Amino acid sequence: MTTRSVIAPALVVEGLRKEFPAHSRGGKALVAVDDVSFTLERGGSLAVVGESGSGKTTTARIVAGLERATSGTVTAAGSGKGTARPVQMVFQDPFASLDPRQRIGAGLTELLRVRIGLGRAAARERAVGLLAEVGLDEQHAARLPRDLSGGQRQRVAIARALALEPEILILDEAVAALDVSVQAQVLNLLRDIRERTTVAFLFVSHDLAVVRQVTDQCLVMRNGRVVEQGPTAEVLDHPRDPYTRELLDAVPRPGWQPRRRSA
Ligand SMILES: Nc1ncnc2c1ncn2[C@@H]1O[C@H](COP(=O)(O)OP(=O)(O)OP(=O)(O)O)[C@@H](O)[C@H]1O
Repeated sequence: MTTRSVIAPALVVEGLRKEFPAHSRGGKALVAVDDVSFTLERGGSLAVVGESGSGKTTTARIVAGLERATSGTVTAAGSGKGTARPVQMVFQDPFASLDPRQRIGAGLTELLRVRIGLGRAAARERAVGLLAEVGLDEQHAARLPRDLSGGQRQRVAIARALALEPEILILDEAVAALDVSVQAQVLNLLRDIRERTTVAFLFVSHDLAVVRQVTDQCLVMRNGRVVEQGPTAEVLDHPRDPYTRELLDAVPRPGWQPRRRSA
């Protein structure tokens, strides 16, 4: 007889819908997310792909609790450590989320004290450990955000997210602004984190080459709806939906840079 342990998924999203009313859009209402459902396993990695405006970021923001759904449910495992939520998000531009006047190490220590409730010495020690986990040392800890490179800042953003011990890490175009070689280093770091921890990734990206490297499940969105979902290799190698085929055809080469967000 085999005993099977049933582990609850990290995240279950059911029937998610988000309407933006006419007044928020200069006159024309929009259903940005329409009946989106998916499951993210513990330690899993799910890509959300689709062209600009397909509803990826809105879906991610709802999961992160930054936006309220019009209807549908989001069920995330765990309750989060201290005052932190179990879902943390890393954005394309980490600069915006860092205090420009605070040194990296001090900022991380403060985060651990305020949000996790660690004492001063324990928070300092944990901050050094977290920075080491993302490949940064005490010299980086002593710098201000502006004195780090884009890749280093993104490592800091990942360390800050991990500090809050999330069940789910949402990465929204998190490597899109980085040069290809730096992007590869950050992708390696993400792979290490997946091997070391049970944190699950929700990976929002235009870049299908990147998606292939870091995710095992893939969900394709168009006009707010899911047109296809399944194992990443299957979706990318044998797309069933014509839209997915179009998306794949639209990628000229690995490392292709998506159109930057203007807003
Ligand atoms: N706060 C908002 N108010 C009104 N409309 C919004 C708001 N946020 C997003 N939208 C609209 O919802 C639609 C989906 O946007 P969303 O950012 O989720 O798409 P996306 O797939 O992430 O695109 P991109 O890759 O360009 O970020 C777009 O038409 C966008 O203009």
